[in-house]
Amino acid sequence: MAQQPLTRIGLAGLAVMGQNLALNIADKGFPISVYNRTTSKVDETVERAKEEGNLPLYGFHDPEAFVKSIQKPRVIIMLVKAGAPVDQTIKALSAYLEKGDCIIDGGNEWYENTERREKEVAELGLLYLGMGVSGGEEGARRGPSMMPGGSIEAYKYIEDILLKVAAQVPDSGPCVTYIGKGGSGNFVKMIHNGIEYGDMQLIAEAYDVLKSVGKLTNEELQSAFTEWNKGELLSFLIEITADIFGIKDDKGDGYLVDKVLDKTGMKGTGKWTVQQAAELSVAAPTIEASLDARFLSGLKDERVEAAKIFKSGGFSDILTDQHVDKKQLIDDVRKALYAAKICSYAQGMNLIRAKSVEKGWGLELGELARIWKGGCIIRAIFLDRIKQAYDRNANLANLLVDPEFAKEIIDRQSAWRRVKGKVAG
Ligand SMILES: NC(=O)C1=CN([C@@H]2O[C@H](COP(=O)(O)OP(=O)(O)OC[C@H]3O[C@@H](n4cnc5c(N)ncnc54)[C@H](OP(=O)(O)O)[C@@H]3O)[C@@H](O)[C@H]2O)C=CC1
Ligand SMILES: O=C(CO)[C@H](O)[C@H](O)COP(=O)(O)O
Repeated sequence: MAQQPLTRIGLAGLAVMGQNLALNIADKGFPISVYNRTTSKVDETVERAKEEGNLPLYGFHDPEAFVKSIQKPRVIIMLVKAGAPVDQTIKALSAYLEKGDCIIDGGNEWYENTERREKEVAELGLLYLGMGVSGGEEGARRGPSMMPGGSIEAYKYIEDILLKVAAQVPDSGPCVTYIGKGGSGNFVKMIHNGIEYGDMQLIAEAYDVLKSVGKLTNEELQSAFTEWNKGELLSFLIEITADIFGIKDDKGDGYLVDKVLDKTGMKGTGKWTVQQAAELSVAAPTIEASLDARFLSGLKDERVEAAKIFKSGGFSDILTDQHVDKKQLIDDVRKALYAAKICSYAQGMNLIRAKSVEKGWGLELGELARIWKGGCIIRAIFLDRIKQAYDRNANLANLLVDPEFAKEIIDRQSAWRRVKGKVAG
C-alpha cells in the first residue's frame, strides 16, 4: 500500500453498522482508517468507498498497521458484536495504542461492561467512551442518532466529527450530545431500544385491532397509517408500516405482509431494559408486555397446537360478528395508539431518571428527546412535545403529569375505552 498521510480516526468492525458509519465519516470529509477481523470486509468497504465517490477511506488487514495509520491522540470506534468480541478487539488494538489514545464502543453494550473497560484501559493510559448508535444501516450511512457517554476528554477529541456525522434536524440541530459519565451512553441507548420494542408492539396491536375487528384490507390499512403519519403519530415506524402494506409478494399472489411469519426474536437490549425496571423498582408495563409478546411470538409451533386444542373445544372466533363503523374505529385506534405511546415513553423516561439519580449521572431528559428526533429508529414528531415538557419543567416527575400530556390523555380516554370494548368483544 502506498504511503499516505495519517488519518483523523479509525473504525474497527465492518459489518452493517461499522461499514456504513465509516463511509459516512469519510463522506463528511474526515480521512478514516478501517479494520476488520475478517479481511474480506475491509476490501469490500474500500471498494464501496471508491464507488460512492472516492471517499478518503483506507483499509488495513493488520491491527498494528491500522493503529499506526491514525494521527495522535488516536481515536478508534469499534462496531463489533457486544460482549467478548469487544474485549478481544480492545486487546488486539491496545497492544499498539499509546497513552492519551481513545477507544469508543459504538455497539449495543451492557453499560456495566463499559464501566469495567473504562477502568481497565485507564490503567494503560487510554480513554474510553460507550456510544449507543441508532438508525440501522441507513442511519449509520446518512446520519444516525448517537449517545456517547464516558470520558468527556475523549468526547471533545471527536466532537467535530460526531456533530457532522449525526442526523441533522432543521429546528433542533445534530442528533448527538455528550450524555454523561461512565456507562450512561449505553444505558440511554438500551432504554431507547426498550422504547423501540414498546412502539413496535403498540403498532402491531393497532394493526391487529384494525385487521381482526375492523376487517380492514391492506389498501385500507395503508391509507389509515399514511393518514396517521401526517399528524401527531408522524414517525419513522408508522411510515415504514404504511409502506409495507403496499408491497406485493414478488414470489406469489397477494401482499407480502400476509406471508410474513408472525415470529420474532431479539438481541437483548429490550430484556435488559425490563431487568433494569425490576432492579430500579420502576413500573414499565408497556415495555414489559412488548418483551413478553416477543417471547410468545417465538413459540409459533406451540401457538398453532394451542389454537387447534381451543378450537376443537368450542372456542370460536369471537370477533367475527361485531358491527364496526370503520371510520370511527380507525380514528379511535389512532387516539388509543397515541395515548399508549405517551405512557410507554413516560416509562422509558422514568427508567432513565431513576438510573441517573442512582448513579449521579445528571442526565438531561429533554436533551435526550432532542437527539432522538432524527436518525434513530424511534424518531418522531412526538419527541418535540417531550422536549417541550422537560423545557417547561426539567424535574417533571412523570411525563403523564405534564399539563399538556395530561390533557392529551384525558382527551383520548373515551376513544381508548371504546377500542378496549371492541377488542373485548
Ligand atoms: N445492525 C443494526 O441495525 C444495529 C446494530 N447495533 C449494534 O452495533 C454493533 C454492530 O452491529 P452490526 O454491524 O449489526 O454487527 P454484528 O453485531 O453482526 O457484529 C459483526 C461484527 O463483529 C465482529 N466480530 C464478531 N466477533 C468478533 C470477535 N470475536 N473478534 C473481533 N471481531 C468480532 C465481526 O467481525 P468478523 O467479520 O470478523 O466476523 C463483525 O465485524 C452491535 O453491538 C449491534 O448490537 C446498533 C444499532 C443498530
Ligand atoms: O439497536 C437497534 C436500533 O436502535 C437495532 O434495531 C437492534 O438491532 C435491535 O435489535 P432487537 O430488536 O433484535 O433487540
